[in-house]
Amino acid sequence: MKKIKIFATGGTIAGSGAAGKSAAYEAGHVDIEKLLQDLPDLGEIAQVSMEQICNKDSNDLTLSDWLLLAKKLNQAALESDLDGFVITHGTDTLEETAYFLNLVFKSEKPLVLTGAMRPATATSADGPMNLYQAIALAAHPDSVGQGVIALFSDNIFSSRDIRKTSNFKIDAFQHNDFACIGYMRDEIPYFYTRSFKKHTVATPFDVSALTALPKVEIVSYYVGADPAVLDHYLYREKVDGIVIAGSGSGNYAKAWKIKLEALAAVNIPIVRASRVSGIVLPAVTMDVATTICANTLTPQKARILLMLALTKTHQIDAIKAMFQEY
Ligand SMILES: NC(=O)C[C@H](N)C(=O)O
Repeated sequence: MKKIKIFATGGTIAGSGAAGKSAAYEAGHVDIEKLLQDLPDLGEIAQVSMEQICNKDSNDLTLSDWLLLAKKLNQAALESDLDGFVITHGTDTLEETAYFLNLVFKSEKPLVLTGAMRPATATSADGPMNLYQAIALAAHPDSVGQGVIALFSDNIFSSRDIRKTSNFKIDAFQHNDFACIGYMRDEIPYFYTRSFKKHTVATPFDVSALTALPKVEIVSYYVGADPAVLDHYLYREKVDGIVIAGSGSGNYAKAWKIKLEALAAVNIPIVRASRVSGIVLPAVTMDVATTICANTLTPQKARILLMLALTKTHQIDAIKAMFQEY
């Protein structure tokens, strides 16, 4: 029988609130041992062990939590009697943790994130089915080598492309573009597609000696947005990089481009991402010497790749190449 280890971090799947209610609750209250008691019998699917890493709303996770989790996972993946891993996680930032791990988890063993939109105490809580399916998915041979994946509401998602799009529906993650790569019916996964983008063992990123990550912040562009925010981050906060959540194709006003041209001498990478879905490509009307296109990454995922890229290089062209690869 496959041996699966669960790392629990909290979220609504571990939420507790007024009996039966879905909206009024606090995330990160119920421990993983109790959550497992609510599952149907796992039978021959897997033998499960568990570790409670923390128990919090996923908005309270920190970059130190990520480094700790990644190191523990990389260590556990070396154990020959563990076949796969599940992380229980809040949905608000699940896509960020999933993509971070997709770039730094050094194993082909399955790693599946899951969570819930209704707390454990709700009527028709969605957590137990998601957790049951996530364990079955982590134990399935088809999940080997898929990179980090997520399971939610019968859908299997690529961690690079998963995006939360509803803040109350139990089917809370976007299905179109490249996000959904398969379905599950009960404990059986059906994969249909996979990403060409490199992940896990095929990336150069190594967290084993890291105690902190480079400081990269996201700034939003909107009509009338003051480009002085860029000075603030570069000169006051002394960031190592910035992601601009631009409009449309990673766009902003001419005043922003003029400001970026003036700041280019500082040689800090600036990623042009977009607040809408699609692809951000080079554009003479927007780019300056230090800008890098986010490709199809959301601003929050572009930030993760930029942080990791900066652990390897500060050369703009080398970072540009990474945004094509991962
Ligand atoms: N559905 C959820 O899990 C939301 C919760 N705020 C969290 O991210 O922890």
